[in-house]
Amino acid sequence: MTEEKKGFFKRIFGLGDAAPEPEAKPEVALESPAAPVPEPVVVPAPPPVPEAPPAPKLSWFQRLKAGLARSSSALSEGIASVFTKRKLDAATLEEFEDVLIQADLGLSAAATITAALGKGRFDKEIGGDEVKAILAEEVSKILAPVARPLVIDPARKPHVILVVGVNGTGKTTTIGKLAAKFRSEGRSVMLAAGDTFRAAAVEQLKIWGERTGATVVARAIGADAAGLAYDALKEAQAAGTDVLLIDTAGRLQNRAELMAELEKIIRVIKKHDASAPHTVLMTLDATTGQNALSQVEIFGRVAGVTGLVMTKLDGTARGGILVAIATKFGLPIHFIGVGEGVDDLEPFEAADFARAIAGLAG
Ligand SMILES: Nc1nc2c(ncn2[C@@H]2O[C@H](COP(=O)(O)OP(=O)(O)OP(=O)(O)O)[C@@H](O)[C@H]2O)c(=O)[nH]1
Repeated sequence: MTEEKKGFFKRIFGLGDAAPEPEAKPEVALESPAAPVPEPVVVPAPPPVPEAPPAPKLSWFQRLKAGLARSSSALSEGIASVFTKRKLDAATLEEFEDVLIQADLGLSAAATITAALGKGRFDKEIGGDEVKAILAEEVSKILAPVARPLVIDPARKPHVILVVGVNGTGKTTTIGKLAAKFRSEGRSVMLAAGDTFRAAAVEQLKIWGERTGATVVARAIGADAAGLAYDALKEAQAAGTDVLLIDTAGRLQNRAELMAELEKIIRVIKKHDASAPHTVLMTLDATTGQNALSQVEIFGRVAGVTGLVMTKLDGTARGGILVAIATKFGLPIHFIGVGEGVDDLEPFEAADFARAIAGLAG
């Protein structure tokens, strides 16, 4: 955990391991010697070296803002180039709308935000800061209805969370981070290594299990994923586990046979508990931009996605896609990820996200 945390801070600050500070040399007190000796060189004492400040502990908002820096600076630059001390007119609004579309917010949200900006401000001078404040307010309004927490039903033993998504979108990592969260809330957790194709994914899950104190159910590589999910559910029920998180292999939404396998996993789980899975969580990689829309559409249809986690919002200029997804699907966005560390996943907050992407202070 500390290892990863360190990695996160290193990335944010570009810090290496602290180099040892050079020792301050004491000032030399000289006395005139009897015999002539070469004039000694007086080395002035270097100024005292200030103690290295402790690594600042960033708040979640600061980390979110740092993570979204590329997205927000793309927007800020666009806004600065459009609002150059001129009066608001139709042409300015059109250019502003284009900036929003370029930033992946989607046509519908771009139109809504532009209309809100134009309202009552026509022919008036408007500066970049005011535009950013309005942008944040409008994005927050769009996102508020989808910023919904993932609620674990304590009556379910287990509450089954099936995690789905395209390859590499962060399913296994998100499962690990969630396991840590649930464990810290005092819940018992079981992880099912349903990505039976990739040995590395199973290993990764086992490591998360060890780290978080969650039981891991795994089978040999190539084993039937639906069978594994069924067995894990039975084990979790027998043990009275609070939360069962089921990993699945990544699959592209246009691979019909793989999507059919996902349907089978759900069918088999339902045979054992008709109410399960209680949550179908889909991970979306923010760096993929517009393709995320088709992913949500198809996974939503096939797997009955109930909520989203958007990962990798750090290091992408395409964070605006979250707004487009919220507008188009209205699915709850439970968490967002801004790094690989265990602490880099937080419940999604509309106002924070809106202010961070608009480049405003917290
Ligand atoms: N920067 C960053 N990296 C992340 C984030 N979430 C996950 N990752 C990284 O993304 C990579 C893929 O994550 P996995 O969890 O293996 O993805 P997966 O969906 O399980 O992958 P498959 O099993 O191949 O489908 C890993 O290197 C993770 O560390 C995030 O929020 N930010």
